Amino acid sequence: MSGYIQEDIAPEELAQRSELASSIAGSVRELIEATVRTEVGASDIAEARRLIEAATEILRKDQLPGAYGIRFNSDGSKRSWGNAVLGRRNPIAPPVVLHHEPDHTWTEVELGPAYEGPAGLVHGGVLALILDQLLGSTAEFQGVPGMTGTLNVRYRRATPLGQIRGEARVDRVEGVKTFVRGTITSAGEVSAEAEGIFILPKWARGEVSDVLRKSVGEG
Ligand SMILES: CCCCC/C=C\C/C=C\C/C=C\C/C=C\CCCC(=O)SCCNC(=O)CCNC(=O)[C@H](O)C(C)(C)COP(=O)(O)OP(=O)(O)OC[C@H]1O[C@@H](n2cnc3c(N)ncnc32)[C@H](O)[C@@H]1OP(=O)(O)O
Repeated sequence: MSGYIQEDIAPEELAQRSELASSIAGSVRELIEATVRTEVGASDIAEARRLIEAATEILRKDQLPGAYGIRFNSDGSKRSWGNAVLGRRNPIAPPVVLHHEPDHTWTEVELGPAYEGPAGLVHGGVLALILDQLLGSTAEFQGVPGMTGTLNVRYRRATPLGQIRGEARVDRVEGVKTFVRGTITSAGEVSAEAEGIFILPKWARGEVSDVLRKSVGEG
């Protein structure tokens, strides 16, 4: 399946590229938040647009032909830098950093004004997005990796913008299917619960080497 790329990068070079990716994405993330909250007038908007367009032109000088894909070093470490939830190069991503414990996976992340749905509250689709990745990565690290087949989310109470905690664990593995459960907690209370079924697709069965299955970390 295209998009899964073997690309060996030496550790020092990788650390440098990783730092560059996080730094530019962080700046753009700040720009997004500033855009949501700005109250400046037409002339400041025009000036800001001019500078943003100039920055875009610099970044366009050297571009990948398409999406980033998922890249592996031969030691099994993995880079999902374009990922909409985790991607260190992606300013749309909060970004979520996952911590894989032996029996569960967790994350704590700050969701600011760019993730608003109802006034002052996190958009339900954003919570579903985070739960999809959290549960999917839990399946990948503690069960069998797979595409999301089914994701059910129950929103129990509103989730205010700000710090949230996500936690997930594998419920069971049945052949190519991994059943995972997870929660979003906000201010000490569970605000959303999810159950997901992650399925190793036909195209990946028998082809996925152990090193890819158990690849370490987002990179
Ligand atoms: C170098 C290669 C590395 C490959 C790694 C492998 C997987 C790659 C994927 C991701 C891994 C990594 C981590 C990230 C994880 C999550 C983050 C984000 C996830 C997403 O953002 S992902 C995008 C949204 N997602 C889709 O875009 C899926 C579109 N869809 C399909 O790609 C197929 O539809 C698929 C694969 C779902 C099934 O297709 P299939 O042909 O492989 O499966 P098949 O028919 O053989 O069924 C086998 C058993 O699953 C049951 N079953 C079938 N479909 C079901 C469903 N929907 N719900 C519940 N159960 C289902 C059957 O009933 C049978 O059950 P039983 O065996 O008990 O009879």
